[in-house]
Amino acid sequence: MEDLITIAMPKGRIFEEAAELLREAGFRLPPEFEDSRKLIIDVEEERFRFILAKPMDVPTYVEHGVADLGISGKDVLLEEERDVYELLDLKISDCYLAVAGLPRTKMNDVAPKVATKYPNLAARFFREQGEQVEIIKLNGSIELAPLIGLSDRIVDIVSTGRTLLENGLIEYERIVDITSRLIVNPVSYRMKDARIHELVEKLTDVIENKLALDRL
Ligand SMILES: Nc1ncnc2c1ncn2[C@@H]1O[C@H](COP(=O)(O)OP(=O)(O)OP(=O)(O)O)[C@@H](O)[C@H]1O
Ligand SMILES: O=P(O)(O)OC[C@H]1O[C@H](OP(=O)(O)OP(=O)(O)O)[C@H](O)[C@@H]1O
Repeated sequence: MEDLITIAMPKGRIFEEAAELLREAGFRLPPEFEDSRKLIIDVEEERFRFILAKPMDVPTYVEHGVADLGISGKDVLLEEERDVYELLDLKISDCYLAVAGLPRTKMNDVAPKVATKYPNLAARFFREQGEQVEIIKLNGSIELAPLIGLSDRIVDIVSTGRTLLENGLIEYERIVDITSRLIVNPVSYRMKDARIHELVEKLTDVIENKLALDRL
C-alpha cells in the first residue's frame, strides 16, 4: 500500500507509555496491542503498521527505511548516531545518563576503565572531557562492574536512583537528560509528508495538553 506508514515501536519499558500516547492522539489500536507477542501489527483502517523491535534497534529499522517512523530513547539515538531525523520530543520515559562509581574513589590514572551499555556515547563523553579511558561494553547489570573491580566508573541510565543507592554507588556527573523521541526516515519525511505532519500535529497537541495539566 503506497501510503502505508510503518512505525517501529520499542519493546520493553517505553512501549506502554508510547502506546498510551498514540491512543490519546486518536489511534484506534487493537485492545490486545500491549499484550500481543506479534512483531508486526497492522491497523488497517488507519493504514498504519507497527513493528516491535528491541529499543537499541529502532533507529536501524528507520535508517534503512523499512520503518518510516520510530520511537526511540535519546540515549539510543546518541549511541547509535543513525541517519534519521528527530521530529518530536514525546516527553515520556524520562531518565538521565550519568557517570557513577564507588564513593571517594578516583579514576585509575594509568588505564581508567568505564563499563557501559553505551560504548560510543561514553567514549565521546570522556574524549570531550580530555580523559583517556578504556571502555568495557556490558549488556546489563552495569552497576556490578565497579562493585567487583571490573571498572572504575560506569556510564548508565538513572531513573529513580534506587539501583545506585542499593548498591552503594554515587553519581559523579550527570551527562544528559533523556526522553523518548519520534524519529523519521529522511526519504519517508519527504515522500509521506502530509500523513507524517498530521500525526506530529496530533501528538504535539496531546503532549502540550499533558504538560498544561502537569502545571496545574
Ligand atoms: N530506568 C531506566 N532504565 C533503562 N532505560 C530507561 C529507564 N527509564 C527509561 N528508560 C528508557 O527506556 C529505554 C530502555 O528500555 P528497556 O529497558 O525496555 O530496553 P533495553 O535496555 O533494551 O532492555 P533489555 O536489554 O533489558 O531488554 C532506554 O533507551 C531509555 O530511553
Ligand atoms: O535509577 P533506577 O530507577 O534504579 O533505574 C536505573 C537502572 O535501570 C536500568 O537497568 P534495567 O532495569 O534495565 O536492568 P539491566 O541492568 O538489565 O539493564 C539501568 O541500566 C539502571 O541499572
